[in-house]
Amino acid sequence: MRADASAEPRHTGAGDEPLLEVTGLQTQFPTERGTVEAVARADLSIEPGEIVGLVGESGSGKSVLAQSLMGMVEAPGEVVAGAVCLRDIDVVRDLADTFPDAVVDASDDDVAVARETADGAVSETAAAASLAGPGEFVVVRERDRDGVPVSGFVDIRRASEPALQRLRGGRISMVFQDPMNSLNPTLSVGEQIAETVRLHQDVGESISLPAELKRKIVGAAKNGEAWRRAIEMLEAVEIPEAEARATDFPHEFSGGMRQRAMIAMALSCEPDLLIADEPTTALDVTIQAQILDELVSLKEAFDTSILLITHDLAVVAETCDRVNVMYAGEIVEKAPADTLFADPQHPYTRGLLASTPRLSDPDQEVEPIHGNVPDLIDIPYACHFAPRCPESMRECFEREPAFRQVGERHEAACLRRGPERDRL
Ligand SMILES: Nc1ncnc2c1ncn2[C@@H]1O[C@H](COP(=O)(O)OP(=O)(O)OP(=O)(O)O)[C@@H](O)[C@H]1O
Ligand code: NI
Repeated sequence: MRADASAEPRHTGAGDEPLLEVTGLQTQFPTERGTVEAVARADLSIEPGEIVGLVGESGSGKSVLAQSLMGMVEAPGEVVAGAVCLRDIDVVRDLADTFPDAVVDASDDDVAVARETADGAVSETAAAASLAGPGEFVVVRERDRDGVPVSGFVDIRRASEPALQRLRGGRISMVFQDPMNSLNPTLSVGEQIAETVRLHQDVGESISLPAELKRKIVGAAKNGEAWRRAIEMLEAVEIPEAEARATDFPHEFSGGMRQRAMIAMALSCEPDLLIADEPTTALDVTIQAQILDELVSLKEAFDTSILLITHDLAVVAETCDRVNVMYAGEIVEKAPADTLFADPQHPYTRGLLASTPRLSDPDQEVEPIHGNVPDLIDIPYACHFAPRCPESMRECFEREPAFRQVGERHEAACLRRGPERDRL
């Protein structure tokens, strides 16, 4: 592992602000039967260095949400509302330089006005994002005396295709469930990782370095450095005899090794954010646990934030700092992982936990949630869980359940929770 990479702290612009802040995200697919609302108003944040889980049953919209974050929703599907704000000052500067027409300055005053117009119902970030006009996606909040941006974010949801490509190759990467679909069968595994390293270095991560120094570093990388780095990465994910195996083709790797290679490739560009969609689901339990362990230690080594998507609560319990529970296109509860398991609040989360056998207590009775996940077309009631909910009342079908604070860093979107005075 490279020492120089960890020596320099990552800049995220300001203090404890989230690296990624998703607000009001809504993604739809027009179909012959009507509009599938795969993601309806999702809010989500990931802080630097955090592993955040997104958990929910099959069909709840997890993968579509992940695709929405990366600008990868397949047409005719479309993100129709919301903002996906990546707050990384290096990215802001890089994209501001490359796409000057995409820059909008959002001063504190402008943001305050935008918030007032929305009756204060939106976050500061959402308000700042709303100031971007057509074609604008680099939101600068503050500049230094030389006019260089010192805080701001990129709204990925509005970013142009060339900007997205720049982000995907470098600052954000993704690992999918089936690595065979993501690895190129005609290139050796090592060559593919080396390619990612080269591509990334071309894009130029060290934007703040003087040009001369940058050329020197990039030049060195091209002469075999990328290949060396590929082998280092394969070693980091514990591929045995990495140097010899680097020349293997993907089909010569076992399922577990392919998954490791995918993770190696995704981390080889030292992304700020790794989105892992069911990265271990296809693997047997022992290998699954090993790979998750590795993911956690790699996260520490590379200082990467991770969004981990899974339907497996045990994976969440072992791996995540915080968790978001998703049901029928909506996030219904957010909490630190231990809190979620010790003190679940949303009736859906409670049902989900009660319906999942625990490894620690396999004899405990398991109680399935009655009913089925609704079809995501034109859901006519406000809380999507209401028809299956043992606690629902008439109003639950009629009134949108906004998030309520139910504990420290713990929120549930349920009218029957929260402070007594506004509880149903
Ligand atoms: N291209 C598409 N066209 C129409 N509907 C789609 C499309 N892709 C996804 N959907 C719908 O969006 C909803 C959410 O699907 P998604 O794949 O995000 O679920 P998921 O939570 O990832 O499930 P799983 O755990 O099975 O992967 C589903 O109802 C699905 O049918
Ligand atoms: Ni999925």
